[in-house]
Amino acid sequence: MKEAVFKSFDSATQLAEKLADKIATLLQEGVDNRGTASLVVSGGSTPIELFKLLRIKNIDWQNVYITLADERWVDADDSASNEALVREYLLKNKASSAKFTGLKNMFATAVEGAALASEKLEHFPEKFDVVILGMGNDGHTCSWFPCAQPSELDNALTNEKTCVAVTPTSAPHERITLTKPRILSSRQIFLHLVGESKLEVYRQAKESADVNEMPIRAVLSQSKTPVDVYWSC
Ligand SMILES: O=C1O[C@H](COP(=O)(O)O)[C@@H](O)[C@H](O)[C@H]1O
Repeated sequence: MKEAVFKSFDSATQLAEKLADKIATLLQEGVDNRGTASLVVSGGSTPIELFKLLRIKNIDWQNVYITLADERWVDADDSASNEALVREYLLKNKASSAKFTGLKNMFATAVEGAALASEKLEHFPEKFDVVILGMGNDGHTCSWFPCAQPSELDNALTNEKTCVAVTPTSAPHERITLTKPRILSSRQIFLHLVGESKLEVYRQAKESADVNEMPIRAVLSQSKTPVDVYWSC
């Protein structure tokens, strides 16, 4: 199995600068080589500084498609919405011309809305150019929660569809998430981690392959797609 590459930085700012440079290069290469590029981003607090740096990069943003790794089933103006976060911090400045597709739709529940969410991402290429993942202290990534019903977690990790619903029992809101097969269908995954507690969780994740205990292992224990871990204290 090909190991994830681990890169350590002196500060979150230095990490964000290097990661923004790398992502900008990969996206522009995608546009140059294939006409369009695609980017999948995560929510949470970690990517805000990265988004602010990425949005001012010289990329042909009008040819870049962006979507989310996961979303809470809340309206797009809700403070818990990952779409709201992306609109506030990424889709500004030069990146305002990027083509964004959110995951939340008009259905009342994520279970009902999952098929339409998948359909709305059909125009994305088979392989994403860049996927940026975060990780919770429980070892979740995307909305692959260890506290979800085993059948729901299994569905998120095995279903060949693009999007499925997950209801975490120890985190608020029903979720919609990209599945593991769809996430791994990408050219490059970055796992963006800041803080000592995330490093400790990452170390635990490397110790075993039990994905039900720590779903981030589904990304770390595979050799299909390259994974670079960017960490800073
Ligand atoms: O619930 C979520 O949390 C993770 C990690 O968030 P952070 O605040 O620790 O950065 C995030 O990757 C995921 O997209 C989000 O839905």
